[in-house]
Amino acid sequence: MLEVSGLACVRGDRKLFSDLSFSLAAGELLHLHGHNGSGKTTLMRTLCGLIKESDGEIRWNGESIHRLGEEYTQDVVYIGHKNGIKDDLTGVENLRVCSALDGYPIKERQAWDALEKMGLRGHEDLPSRVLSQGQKRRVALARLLVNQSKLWILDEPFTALDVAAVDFLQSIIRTHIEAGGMVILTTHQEVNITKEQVKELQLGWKEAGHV
Ligand SMILES: Nc1ncnc2c1ncn2[C@@H]1O[C@H](COP(=O)(O)OP(=O)(O)OP(=O)(O)O)[C@@H](O)[C@H]1O
Repeated sequence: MLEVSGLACVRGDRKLFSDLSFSLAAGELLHLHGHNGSGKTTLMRTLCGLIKESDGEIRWNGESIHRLGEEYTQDVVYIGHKNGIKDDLTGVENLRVCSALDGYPIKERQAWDALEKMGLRGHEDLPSRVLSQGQKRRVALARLLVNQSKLWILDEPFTALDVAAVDFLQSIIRTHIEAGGMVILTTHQEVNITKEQVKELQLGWKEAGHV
């Protein structure tokens, strides 16, 4: 269970959000909404422990995430809109490095299998610099197939993906939720899971006409 209470975050001299409270239980997905610059990425990075909140508390199974440290970070996988992959490494190498850093080291064979499932057959051992944007995204998302983290935090995960890859990502998100996992994401895409499993959170203004 993730519990957020009275959370506030300041970037530069601006307060992005304050007094933010919500919880997320096993088998639930939180869909974050908000205009550009409303603080969605900042909130996701704060929930990962990468940005320090200026007020409030984030608890994981009743304990502060800062007190839990690595015990918490091993339960979380964060995929930001920058894919976090190195151009000079192949897909296989990138996936193995990321998985090891996530705390779930994998064998070379597992990396090849995961990349094949992500539709990258024939591209597994090319340097990532020669891959298309959508292919790089697929390499980054392959982490979800080899990771046992309970909480997935995904910043615009569908960006650059074609229809088949969007469908595949929808299916792995659905499977993760049905298995009792949790997902926090921002996307302009409808997520195809049962409405009862989805919570919505709006950051920033809500006035009609605001763009
Ligand atoms: N290190 C920083 N120093 C100062 N301001 C920052 C910093 N990082 C982010 N900001 C500002 O915080 C605000 C929120 O940024 P954030 O990336 O969280 O928004 P977002 O809702 O994810 O936006 P988008 O929809 O465009 O991706 C922006 O105005 C941004 O310029």
